[in-house]
Amino acid sequence: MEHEFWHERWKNREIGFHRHDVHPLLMQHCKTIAQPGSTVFVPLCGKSLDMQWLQEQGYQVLGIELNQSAVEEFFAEQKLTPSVHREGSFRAYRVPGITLYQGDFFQLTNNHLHGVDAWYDRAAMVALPPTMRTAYVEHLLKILPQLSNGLLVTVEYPENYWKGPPFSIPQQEVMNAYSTRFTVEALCPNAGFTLNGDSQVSEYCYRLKRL
Ligand SMILES: C[S@@+](CC[C@H](N)C(=O)[O-])C[C@H]1O[C@@H](n2cnc3c(N)ncnc32)[C@H](O)[C@@H]1O
Repeated sequence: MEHEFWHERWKNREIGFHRHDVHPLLMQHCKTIAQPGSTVFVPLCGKSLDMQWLQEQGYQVLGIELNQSAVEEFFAEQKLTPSVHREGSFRAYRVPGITLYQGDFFQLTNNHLHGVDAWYDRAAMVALPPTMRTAYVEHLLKILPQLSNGLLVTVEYPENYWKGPPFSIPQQEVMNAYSTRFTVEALCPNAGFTLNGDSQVSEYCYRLKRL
């Protein structure tokens, strides 16, 4: 998915991926990957309410999002006024407990993720087609601090059922992508999560603990 694809989605308000509640799987499992006080990285974060929830639980949040309106809407909807600074190819928006970089995930370096203890991927890996997914995982593993744990939410559906995004990611792909670095534990699937309870689509959650 090229940048323009996502900018168009935000411009045309085709943002069906945005949830109006905090993700229940995050609420359920967050404390098993990191304790409040630690820093959680949220790749391809959109304007997810999960970030505000994490901050309210006492976590520090570090997000990266391509689209400037998404970042600005996040703060406006939370009635927060961030400081904004240009940092290299990014704009960094900050309020206490939350830093959002506006820019390209693939431009982040391990310096940006210094101090990160855990990562939370909901609708990031599944947003990307297969070749970009491989590059995404490779880059994520390159920039994440060695000791970070993760929580990953994916979707699965029958072949050719949807065009994507979101793309269906089989469990084997998750294992192949992450098991060199993490113990990957599949948690309970959440059937029929979307399209008014479409039973062909299931949401999966994985806990990734550093080896
Ligand atoms: C499917 S949405 C998910 C957003 C969020 N995780 C959520 O749960 O609502 C994917 C987001 O990734 C952003 N994105 C796509 N490519 C990106 C990139 N290369 N760098 C940073 N953000 C990107 C898009 O603008 C979009 O907001």
